[in-house]
Amino acid sequence: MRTVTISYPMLPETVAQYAQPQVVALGQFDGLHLGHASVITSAVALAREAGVPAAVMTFYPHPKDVMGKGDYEGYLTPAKDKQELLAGMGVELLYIIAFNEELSRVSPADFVSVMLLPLQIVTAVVGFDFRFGHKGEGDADTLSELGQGAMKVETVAPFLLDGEKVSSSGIRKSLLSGELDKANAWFGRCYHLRGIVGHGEKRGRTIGFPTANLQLEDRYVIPATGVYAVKVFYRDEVLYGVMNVGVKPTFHEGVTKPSFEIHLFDFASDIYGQELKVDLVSYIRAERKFESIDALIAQIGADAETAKGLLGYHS
Ligand SMILES: Cc1cc2nc3c(=O)[nH]c(=O)nc-3n(C[C@H](O)[C@H](O)[C@H](O)COP(=O)(O)O)c2cc1C
Ligand SMILES: Nc1ncnc2c1ncn2[C@@H]1O[C@H](COP(=O)(O)OP(=O)(O)O)[C@@H](O)[C@H]1O
Repeated sequence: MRTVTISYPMLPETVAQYAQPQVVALGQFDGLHLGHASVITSAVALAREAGVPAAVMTFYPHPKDVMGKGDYEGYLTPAKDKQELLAGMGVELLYIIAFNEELSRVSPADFVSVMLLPLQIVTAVVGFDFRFGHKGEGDADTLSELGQGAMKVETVAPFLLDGEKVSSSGIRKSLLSGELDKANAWFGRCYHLRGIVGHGEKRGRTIGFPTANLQLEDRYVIPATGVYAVKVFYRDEVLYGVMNVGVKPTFHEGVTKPSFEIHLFDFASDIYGQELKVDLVSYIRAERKFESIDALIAQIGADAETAKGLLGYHS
């Protein structure tokens, strides 16, 4: 998959390089959940049928991040994750439109004439609630009218799971409230975080549970504090472990920024500075303040056993 970052207005060189009959799925697609996947797989299928490339056009940063004056709560799939997932879905071209104040003022008509029609998009595929242009004034009908017959528009119906509409906002709520099973069902995979192993307080090794401290690589949505069973991708190895997302109330007061500490089973290497991708498989319990270190150690041991059971892990 090729990734192309484009600013408004699109330059003639960009048009010259990328104009070709193509099918493009349009949307923010943060999370790439089952609803987004149904839009994207429709676009890929239509592209294959027509014998043209399948593309996705998305915006970065998230419009809410730009317009919300700094209180945006993060991404479910930051750029790198989005790229990896889209490539796995058969998308050949990813257009990332640089979102800023200027773009937020572009009318639906200008957006279509400047950013879409020059690319020779034969079919644009959008979700049922797609909005675009200044103040979200444009929708799928507007897109179709402005396409002047040159660009067809396909709208994909909401994707339902157990009668509920799968949505990024629903996933965010589930992650924040510890309903990981529901979030993962809506993703159609496990929620994951990516980061680099940094230095912690060097206490882990003294209590028999060394923990790799994950420094998140991007502005992820932070899941509920507490203990998780995790599957960890490190280089080409798959490892299993138990992760605490928390502020360690047994040792600290007044900390608000959570740390991400992973104890890996049957593992004893120095991995400082290494990149890990961490799949959150199950939520085990909330974080607590323990009266003694021995009580915390016993609980971590029990958490490790619980996680092994949930992961089907055997030494
Ligand atoms: C599975 C697991 C569960 C944990 N649960 C708690 C907890 O409930 N409360 C708490 O204060 N700390 C908890 N911790 C964090 C430990 O306090 C922490 O790992 C230890 O202090 C080592 O920190 P360090 O890696 O910075 O040296 C947990 C850690 C793990 C690995
Ligand atoms: N089983 C393990 N799980 C996690 N990290 C381990 C493990 N074995 C060794 N390590 C290494 O030890 C470090 C964690 O030790 P710890 O005493 O908790 O130090 P820190 O407070 O710096 O994280 C990890 O960053 C990693 O390099």
